Amino acid sequence: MTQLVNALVQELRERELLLPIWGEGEKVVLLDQTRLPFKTVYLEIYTVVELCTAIKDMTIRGSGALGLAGAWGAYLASLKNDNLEAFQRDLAALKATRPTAVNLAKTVDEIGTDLDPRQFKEQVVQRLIDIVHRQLNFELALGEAGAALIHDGDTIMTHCHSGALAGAGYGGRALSVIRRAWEQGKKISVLVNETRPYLQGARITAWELKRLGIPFTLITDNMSGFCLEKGMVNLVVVGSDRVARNGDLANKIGTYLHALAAYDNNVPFYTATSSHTIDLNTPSGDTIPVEMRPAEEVLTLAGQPIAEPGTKALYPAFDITPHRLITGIITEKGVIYPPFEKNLVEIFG
Ligand SMILES: CSC[C@H]1O[C@H](OP(=O)(O)O)[C@H](O)[C@@H]1O
Repeated sequence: MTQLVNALVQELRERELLLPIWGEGEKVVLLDQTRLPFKTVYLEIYTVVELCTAIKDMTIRGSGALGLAGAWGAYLASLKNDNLEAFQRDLAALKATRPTAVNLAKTVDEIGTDLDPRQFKEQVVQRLIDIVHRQLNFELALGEAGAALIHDGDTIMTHCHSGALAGAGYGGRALSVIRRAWEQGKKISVLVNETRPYLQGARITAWELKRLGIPFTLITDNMSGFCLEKGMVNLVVVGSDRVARNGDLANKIGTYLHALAAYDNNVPFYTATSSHTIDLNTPSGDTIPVEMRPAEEVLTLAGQPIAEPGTKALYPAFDITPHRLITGIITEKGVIYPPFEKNLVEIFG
């Protein structure tokens, strides 16, 4: 089994991808996203318990990468467990780590359902290989679909980090669109929201765009309204953690505010997603669980306190953008326009 996994990773390496996670023999390796952009640190993960901790600590994060973490976690679990019940317990632990992005749960369910107790190890590896290929193909296809929305000279606003390290290694969701437009020769630039408190934008989106040679400017999250009002933005493209049946979007905290300002200034607002993040079983955004993270992550910046000792803080890690504020949903099957529920069910149902 490990030979098949090593062959998969070798193939990925030859495609010059920026991988957030991969298997190596009997272990899984993560690029530690909490250390970027100043240090490139790789973590070796040998157990599902260690992987669950890494997911909870956001050492690996980003809905697409979380989906792959579920798949690689299932691989680890299949190495460590010889019976299906113990294997399923490990999968349940993975699924419980972060609730908002639907990808982790979907992948765990996909890999862990209808397994044959006598050959589940082989089945897991084959499903892992299929999922990695599928997620990568999604990024290439949604990138192509979304790039058609971008014109020469455009400035695109992003939020959080929705790039290769949040996905399968090409460009995740939003950066797959931007990377493809750049590859097509369009002279674009990106306005990057820093995305407090984890700073996905300042630390990871900026790092990825620099590697791609794409011009960008960093702003703090509270500057987006100014930029949108002053006509500095041609379109907004954000990632996605879950798209509900009616088109409501769960994405990084702050997305809703950018969508309101874009709507108020008639700037098109798109989310880049894939069928793996569209959840037709969730009727609307108000039924999507929003992860509440430790207040400590708001009260510190790079480990240094930034508030009066004893200050209380609140950290909803996501918000819900109502579909009425969304111009279109970029997917591997093209750009979906309103009426979202009708079109999402028709195309992905
Ligand atoms: C490929 S879209 C990634 C998506 O996930 C991020 O959340 P987190 O960093 O907390 O995992 C953010 O919502 C991005 O849009």
